[in-house]
Amino acid sequence: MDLPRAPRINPSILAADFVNMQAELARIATADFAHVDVMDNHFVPNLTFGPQMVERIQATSPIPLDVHLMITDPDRWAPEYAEIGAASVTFHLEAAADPVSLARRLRDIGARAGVAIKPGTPVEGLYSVLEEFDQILVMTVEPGFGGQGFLPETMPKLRALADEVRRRGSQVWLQVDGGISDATIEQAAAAGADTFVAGSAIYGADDIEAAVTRLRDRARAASLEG
Ligand SMILES: O=C(CO)[C@H](O)[C@H](O)COP(=O)(O)O
Ligand SMILES: [Fe+2]
Repeated sequence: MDLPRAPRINPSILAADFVNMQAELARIATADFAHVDVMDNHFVPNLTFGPQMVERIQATSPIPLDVHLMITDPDRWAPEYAEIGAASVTFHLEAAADPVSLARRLRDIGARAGVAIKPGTPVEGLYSVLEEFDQILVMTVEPGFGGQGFLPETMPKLRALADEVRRRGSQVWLQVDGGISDATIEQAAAAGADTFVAGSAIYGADDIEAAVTRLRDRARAASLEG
């Protein structure tokens, strides 16, 4: 698969109409990945969908899937999403028993392996294992719900991670998720993010294609300045 170049815009279908999913996926065809939030009502206090639904989303999506697992025991469940054919599978560091082994299993199956950290989780522990991952997701809200406000206090952590990635010459993608909009994407891009999840800012727009293009343009301009 040819991978999309940065800056990547991944609409979160958490903000889509769940009973019109096929049409909602068609509306984001010009974006880079469809971001799929899997929540188990245990790791986070909200519930979305599981592997059966993700398999149907995968079958109908015009663009590859970026699965964000907000679940307990990803060591047990994450490989199933890679088996379905998701291009990228991201699990939470806080929930994983053995993050490096799990990332290796995901890659062996053929998915990109991602690890996510909540706003309060330090990132330094990942520095020595950057090469084990294809994507690091720095959450910019507390995971669980769409439509929350962006937390600017996560930016120093992202900036430090981006510096470390550059220093090590790593190719890992740096993703942000939560509260990303026209008003916040520039800060995140300037701090070093190259992959941007946006739910309400995209599905809440009158013209989705224009919203995707605008977010991408803003991120590109800000990353050059950052
Ligand atoms: O992982 C998530 C929440 O846990 C979602 O991907 C995120 O919240 C996207 O929604 P919005 O852009 O509306 O904040
Ligand atoms: Fe997400």
